Amino acid sequence: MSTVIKGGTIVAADRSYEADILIEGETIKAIGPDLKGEKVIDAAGALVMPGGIDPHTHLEMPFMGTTAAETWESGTFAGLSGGTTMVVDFAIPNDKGMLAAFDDWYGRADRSASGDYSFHMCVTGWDERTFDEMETIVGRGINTFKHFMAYKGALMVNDDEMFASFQRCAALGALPLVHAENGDIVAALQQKYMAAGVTGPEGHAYSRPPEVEGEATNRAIMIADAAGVPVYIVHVSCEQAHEAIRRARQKGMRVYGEPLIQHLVLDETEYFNKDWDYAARRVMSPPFRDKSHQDSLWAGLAAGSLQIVATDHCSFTTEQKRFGLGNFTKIPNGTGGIEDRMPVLWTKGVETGRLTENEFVAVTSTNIAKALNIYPRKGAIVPGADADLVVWDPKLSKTISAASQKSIIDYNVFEGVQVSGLPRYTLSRGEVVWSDGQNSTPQPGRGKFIPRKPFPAVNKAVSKWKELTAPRAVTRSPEHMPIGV
Ligand SMILES: NC(=O)NCCC(=O)O
Ligand SMILES: [Zn+2]
Repeated sequence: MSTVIKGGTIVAADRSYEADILIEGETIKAIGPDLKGEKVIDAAGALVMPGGIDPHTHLEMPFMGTTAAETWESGTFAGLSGGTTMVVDFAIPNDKGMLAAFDDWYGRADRSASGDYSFHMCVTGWDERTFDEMETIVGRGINTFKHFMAYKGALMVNDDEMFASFQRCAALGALPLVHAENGDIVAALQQKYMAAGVTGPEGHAYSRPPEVEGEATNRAIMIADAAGVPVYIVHVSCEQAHEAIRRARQKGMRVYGEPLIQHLVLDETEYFNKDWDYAARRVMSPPFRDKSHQDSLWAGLAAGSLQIVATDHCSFTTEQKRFGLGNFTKIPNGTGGIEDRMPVLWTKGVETGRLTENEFVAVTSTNIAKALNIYPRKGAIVPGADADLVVWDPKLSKTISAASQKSIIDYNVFEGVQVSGLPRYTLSRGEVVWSDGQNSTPQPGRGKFIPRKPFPAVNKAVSKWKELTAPRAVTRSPEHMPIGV
């Protein structure tokens, strides 16, 4: 069955133009005027964009003594309803190792995902098995490894472990990702505030000031430089971290920076709400910052020093958040956004003039596909690409509310935010999987694993440059020995 999307304006990362799109099977067959197909999708008055990719989710993630309540089924469907057609989730190895983690994540996603997916593999320590398994994982189609510099005593890795893993990433053509917060300082500040009787959610913000993120970001970048590998900093929330990234990029280092939609829009006053539940629901790491940091993040997206907008969707119910009553260090860390990332970014970014519509496509899809090495299969509207498309209607609007969301969580951190710009239709590999006002339903098991190859061009370039500029080992001849020896 062929389908034609008719009468819309195609919005790509580089330009906007009027054309129809012909889809055959799962892929884009042709782009041009007056195309014909058996089925017609009306895009009059709408923009047609590549489906959004959320490169940072934690669906059903076991974390802090519980498991994130958003499931693969609900999370991926919530994403589709908001224009996100692919997610990249973090597989966390327990003591059974990376291969078992891959099988575990793959099994659940394969059964339940409505949209396409991939994984990043987490490196939570360093030993021979990890060294060996990283190669097998790359062979299975994963080219990104995540490192936590925070969560001391749990997921955190030390500098020597991170350096070893980054060198392994360099050899395997993989990209290291980093959660950059100084875990030692956070642990010390948590103790300090708890001892001082600051036990509520505001203690979470106090114990993770921007400096701990800035320091760790800079350290991660320097370690990556020493290892000769590009690096991707997740959830950049503040000017200090952004500054480190900007500085490094200006020196020619290959660093990606990913702010979250939450940090762009929500600020730290949320933690001082008198309602404990309200504040605890917003506890995530890094925490929301004051508005000056938001300006820095928006400027980074416009300037290109930050390239990707994600969600870190890691949603816990209010009941789960209450594990931390009386002790903020026990509040499960994480917030949601998978459903709202695109509409909120459109409303607060494009509608305000902070971003162009093309930059919107770049930061929600194209730049992500490039960084993760799945471009142009994903993130592009070109013949041969997967027909993951969003017919985006800038005139559709709604007020975000937990009562009407597709996510199964009992609240929404964007509750009450008015958005204009929503999908009229979302297509995943050629099939309409979301249609505004038509009672679309999840299709568990429909989503496919998207393998990602190692050695994107940027890795090759960094390795080559490292090889050319590395200090050489010097063998000293006897005449260079100190006199008398
Ligand atoms: N970000 C957060 O608070 N929770 C998810 C786990 C992580 O990415 O740190
Ligand atoms: Zn993180």
